[in-house]
Amino acid sequence: MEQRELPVLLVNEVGSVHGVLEAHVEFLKKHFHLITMKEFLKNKNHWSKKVQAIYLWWHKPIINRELLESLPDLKVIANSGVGMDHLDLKLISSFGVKMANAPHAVSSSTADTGMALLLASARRLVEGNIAVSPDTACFAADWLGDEVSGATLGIIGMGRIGYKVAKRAKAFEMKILYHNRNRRTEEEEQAVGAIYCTKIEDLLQQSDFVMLVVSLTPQTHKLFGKKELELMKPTATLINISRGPVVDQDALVEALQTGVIKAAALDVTYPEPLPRDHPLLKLKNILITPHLGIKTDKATRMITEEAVANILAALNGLPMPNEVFP
Ligand SMILES: O=C(O)C(=O)CO
Repeated sequence: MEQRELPVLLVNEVGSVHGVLEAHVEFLKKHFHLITMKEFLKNKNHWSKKVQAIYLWWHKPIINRELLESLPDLKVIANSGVGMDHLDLKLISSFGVKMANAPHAVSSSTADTGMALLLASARRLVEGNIAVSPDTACFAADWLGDEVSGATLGIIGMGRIGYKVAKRAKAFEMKILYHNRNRRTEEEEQAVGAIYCTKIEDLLQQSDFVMLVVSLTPQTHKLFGKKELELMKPTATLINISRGPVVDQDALVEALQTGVIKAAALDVTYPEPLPRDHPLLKLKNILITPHLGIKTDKATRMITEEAVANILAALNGLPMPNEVFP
């Protein structure tokens, strides 16, 4: 039987911090001849005219002009998540290379992470877990937290993930406010009981929990600073599941130190991870997780499946399910 020549897919590594998961390799190899960056660099002359696609597993390899110039047959780059802020889309596109992200795969798990941070922070789960011992005064007033049911959640960014957060918050009997560039339809709003705030200020003044779910763009860089924090209730908690640089971290440190807001729960920071001596790590009224957003077995598998579908479409000249334009 004639051997079908598979298109060459470049990935950074396999099975390490910056590598595609070992569990996905077999699936990828059904569709591609997989090579790692190390193999590519070892035999650059051989591979450079063969690589047709790159699968970026959490920001690696770094896509810069030098790499793009060395890959004349590159047709498509598939990103493992939804956020494309680590890529120079204009540069990539100027090389005639298409790009795709994985918006469907990530939305439920990221929304779950947002809700988990909200609940854990409101009910002090992490503090409780660290403190528990045979001597813990289980009924002490020290353990009072915030009631989630009946509280107001303000969602900033009502895309796919924001909307899924709203669905979850509705099930927790929360009142939901949202602010977004585009208003959702009346049916969509009613389905989750979300009320649109034209002005971000109105949302901030009324919310007990404010969750950031916007993508990082030049418009949202440091969207949340001193002014926004001061508009929040002193009893409110800020939750960030978007990108670290959406928040002015210096302003956040000050707001948490001086009681401008009650607490924060962050799945994203800048840089990631924070250096050991970072002031955010010294605060008691903060919960920080290491960008857990999508990290479930199911979501990561779906991300790889979405990437493969996008790459194959691009290589076959078909419309890509999730093409991203500069
Ligand atoms: O999909 C992304 O870009 C994420 O960061 C999810 O956490």
